[in-house]
Amino acid sequence: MLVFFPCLHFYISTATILHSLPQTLPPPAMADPSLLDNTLNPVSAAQPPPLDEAHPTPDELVAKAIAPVKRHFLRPPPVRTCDGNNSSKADEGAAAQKDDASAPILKEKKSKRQLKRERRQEQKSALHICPEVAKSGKVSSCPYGDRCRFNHDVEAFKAQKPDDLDGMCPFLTTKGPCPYGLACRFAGTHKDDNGEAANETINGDERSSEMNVLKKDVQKLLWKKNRMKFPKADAALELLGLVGQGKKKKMVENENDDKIVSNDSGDVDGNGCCRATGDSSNDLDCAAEVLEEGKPDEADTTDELRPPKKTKSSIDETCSVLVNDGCKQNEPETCIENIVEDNDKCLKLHPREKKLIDFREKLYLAPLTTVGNLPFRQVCKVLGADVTCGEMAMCTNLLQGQASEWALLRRHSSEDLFGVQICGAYPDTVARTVELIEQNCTVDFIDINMGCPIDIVVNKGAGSALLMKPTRMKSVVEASSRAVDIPVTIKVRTGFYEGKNRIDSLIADIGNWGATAVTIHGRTRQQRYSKLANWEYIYQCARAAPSSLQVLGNGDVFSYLDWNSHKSDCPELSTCMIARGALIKPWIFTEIKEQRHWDISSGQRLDILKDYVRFGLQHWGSDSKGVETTRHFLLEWLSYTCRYIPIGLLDNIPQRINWRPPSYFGRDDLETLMASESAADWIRISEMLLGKVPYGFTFAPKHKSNAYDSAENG
Ligand SMILES: Cc1cc2nc3c(=O)[nH]c(=O)nc-3n(C[C@H](O)[C@H](O)[C@H](O)COP(=O)(O)O)c2cc1C
Repeated sequence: MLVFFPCLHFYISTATILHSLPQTLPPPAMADPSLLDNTLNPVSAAQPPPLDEAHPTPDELVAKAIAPVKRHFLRPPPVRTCDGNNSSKADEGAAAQKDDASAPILKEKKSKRQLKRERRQEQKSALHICPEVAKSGKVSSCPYGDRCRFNHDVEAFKAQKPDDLDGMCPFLTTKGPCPYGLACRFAGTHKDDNGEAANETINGDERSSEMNVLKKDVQKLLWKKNRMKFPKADAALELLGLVGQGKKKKMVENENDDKIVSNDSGDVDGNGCCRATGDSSNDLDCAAEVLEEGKPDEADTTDELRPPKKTKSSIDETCSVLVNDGCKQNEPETCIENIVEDNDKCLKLHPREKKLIDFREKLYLAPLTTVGNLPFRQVCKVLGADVTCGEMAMCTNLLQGQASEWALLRRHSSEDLFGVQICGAYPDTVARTVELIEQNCTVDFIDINMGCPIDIVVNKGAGSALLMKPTRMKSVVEASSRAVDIPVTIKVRTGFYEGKNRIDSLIADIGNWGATAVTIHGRTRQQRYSKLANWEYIYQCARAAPSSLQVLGNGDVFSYLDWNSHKSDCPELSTCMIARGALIKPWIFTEIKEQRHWDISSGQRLDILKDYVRFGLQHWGSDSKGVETTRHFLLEWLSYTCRYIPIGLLDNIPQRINWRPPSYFGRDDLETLMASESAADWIRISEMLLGKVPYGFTFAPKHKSNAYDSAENG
């Protein structure tokens, strides 16, 4: 089977690449553009200086989990400097922050009102042209006229707009005009001010479409307490005798939570991800709030009703007694009777009535907070992934109608077998969330994260905390799977504490609870990534599972050989889920499908990055804000891709996921640059694709991908 790369549009020229290369590379390679192509002959690669110390054999290195890079590619570790150049991990977060060095340490704390006023003033400035005006180029196209919160001065906007970026508008490959119009950073390639294609022949791709956009009316219902009805969830809870259960306990836990939260660093979802700027696509309908209210001033009132975005308490599992419209909170019994009466018909009581989903042999891209965003999943689909899953979304945030959380449920039209992942601690919250998702989204399955190790989630009783509470785990699965027709799956770790694996004792029951499949990540919560995944234990569970429950294995799959051996060692496994393997080398899906090790060239890797950037600009926007959001998530991803060691450089293949790479030269300058662990070099790569970073740009990766044993979300 041939590998298919979609038509790539070059945002950069070779000359740009050459100018952007790191200053630390050896001079001969710098001058020769041919070295930017994949050169399998290592002799033509830059020669590193001789090494002094005695060399261990490749097998000795492998025994120490050090990657056996061929000797002539080795180079001395880069010198750490303070200027961000080739300074390895130490510069993470410091790269490109020089401009901030003189910034005052103590920043004035601004009141909410002050911040809001400043935001409004900024929106009115020439920087922020009204999206409607930008799209059409005509002031008359904005229905709010003077009441619009954005700027309508086209000339002022054009005067301050930075030069276009190299390359073509990412929307030229889609039907219809560029939705960013004048604001597009590639506007020069539009045929006219309407953003039509300059070159008709480029047109052809189907319009790239996204699903699962939260409707305004649904959001407004969620903002208002107790307005949204959850008939199926509530009836399921009632039938399972789960109404009001755990209420007291929840309150106690929430009290404790507050203490934990107030001591927390402010990292709201606890995994360090910046979801506020995250997967919420650029709001083209940002004027819509004003529009819907009719009066701009009312937008303030609306804002009041809206729950604070990503407040620390936002993942609190509120003590939700089943209350519907017209029922008083202190009369839950009466209320529930009504619900059951009304909704008995629609309640699906037996899991056998569920829609079928078959994971067998399918290549499953794991849910990945921050990095597993929609553009990344698009890349993986192109490279052969069969099943994709959204980033973990917190139930309570979804139930509060938080736009940034709902953005995590977005699905691209290419994701033909797609699930969303949610995380919650209690049967009522989770059951209501799945019902809400079924009503408002198009998804093939809903996965419940019962393996998340991060403290703020675990402290609230969600994620891997459920592994210590099998009864609650059961209630969560039973209630949620009975509330919807869509298959419900769960993702677990082997147990909470090291040496205390739990899943083997539960595996016979999980299917009876109503789950269609269980993914077992072969580590405990306590282990994080410190050891290799325990596949023997995963096999043991798969063998003990009833045939009606699909068991998926997860952990350390990094080559087609890993995949093959798990499948042949344990035919009872439905499939394997791949997480870091896909982040580090998304072509792993192609490798598995084609049953080969792909010695991919740096140029081909750059093409994949270009695809990502194009998808990112389509998703986050091709205006300045979209470009910088795309850059941010590209940099997050580059903090993983640098861990890939090209096959042609290794004495022993394939690379294992736990190998630590020595410092090495690539076969060409670009390959060397791509191996860099320095954030400054990731920024250089981003500049090849998205132009220069803005003044004062800073970047620090959210996930410490270089810490090979760091904690992640699952
Ligand atoms: C950056 C990152 C983000 C993750 N986010 C999630 C998540 O949102 N939900 C989840 O269930 N697991 C999450 N995980 C865990 C992975 O899905 C997977 O279970 C784990 O990395 C083990 O698989 P691997 O060895 O193939 O990486 C995350 C892992 C990483 C590295």
